[in-house]
Amino acid sequence: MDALWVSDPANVRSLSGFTSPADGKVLVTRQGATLYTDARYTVQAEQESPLPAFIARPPATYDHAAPGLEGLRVGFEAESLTVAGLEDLQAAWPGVTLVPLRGVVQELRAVKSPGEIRQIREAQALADRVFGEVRPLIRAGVTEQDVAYEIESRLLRAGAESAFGIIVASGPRGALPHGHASGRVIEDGDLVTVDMGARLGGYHSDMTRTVAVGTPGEEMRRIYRAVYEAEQAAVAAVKPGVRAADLDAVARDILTAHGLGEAFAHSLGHGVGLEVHERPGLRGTSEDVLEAGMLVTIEPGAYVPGLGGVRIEDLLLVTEDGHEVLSRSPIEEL
Ligand SMILES: CSCC[C@H](N)C(=O)N1CCC[C@H]1C(=O)N[C@@H](C)C(=O)O
Repeated sequence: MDALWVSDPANVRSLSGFTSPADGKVLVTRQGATLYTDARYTVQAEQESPLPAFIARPPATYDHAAPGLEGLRVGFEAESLTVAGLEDLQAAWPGVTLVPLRGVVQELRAVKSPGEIRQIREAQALADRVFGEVRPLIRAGVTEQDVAYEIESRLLRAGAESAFGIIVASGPRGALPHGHASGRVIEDGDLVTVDMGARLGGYHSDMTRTVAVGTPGEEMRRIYRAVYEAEQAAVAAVKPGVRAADLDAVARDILTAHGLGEAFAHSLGHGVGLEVHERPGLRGTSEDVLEAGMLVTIEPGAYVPGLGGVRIEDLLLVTEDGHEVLSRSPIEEL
């Protein structure tokens, strides 16, 4: 490639520092990089980005870049540029060969800088604090939405936001891996899965705890212990050089031995940063290999329709000699 047209918001932010990246693009050439945004952000772009900014809206944006790109091969982000966006580039840059690329900047983002690690550590510490405050409020008679409200309002008051729609899945709803908080009233004997994170300075945290209200039935406690065993084994295996696919197998093999292989309906985990889900992907088909400086979740789960589910998730920093668990909320023993 001679140049790269960056349209994915998290990539734009990562390369430019501009905090309204949905309204920005970055063009990287051999001479340097330029941030493109519009006049709503003239001051903000100057304050936030070390890149020279060109303030315009398309098609003036494309016209500005066109002369320097004539005859070149320019990569674009196939996963984020819309069909209409590509048609616009083709019309504006007839002398340019546009080449679809995937994951170029995402791969660079997988290993975090010390500043990024600091931000995510802070986001996770806040999430731990909030979870600790809210845990005693998770009891019979309150709704899942009550729990989510308590979490979200505390995050906002602390100057953060919720990293994603908070998952609070109680009783049989625990079988929904992405069961966003509903009006269901939590009952005595329920397991309640709470999956939450803080977004602070643009960076995310991500953690899940499944907690008991009263004493759940024997089958759910058996499932809980199996997930806990799988989670702890996968956490213990995290270190540089480990293949993501092998890590996924550590947890999956344990759950399979407990008859819960089919019930583990998603990947083991994922990288976390400017996005909640980013590289590396910890799944069976992944070719990623762990490196020091990556931040990953380990989150095996088991979901049984009609009965319920369990997920336990920690956020880990891969270090030179192994890992550090950043999520500190206690994991309950059942
Ligand atoms: C909507 S963000 C969800 C955050 C959560 N901690 C999470 O990442 N989950 C919940 C269950 C599965 C897992 C997930 O969505 N994994 C993705 C990467 C997958 O495709 O497996």
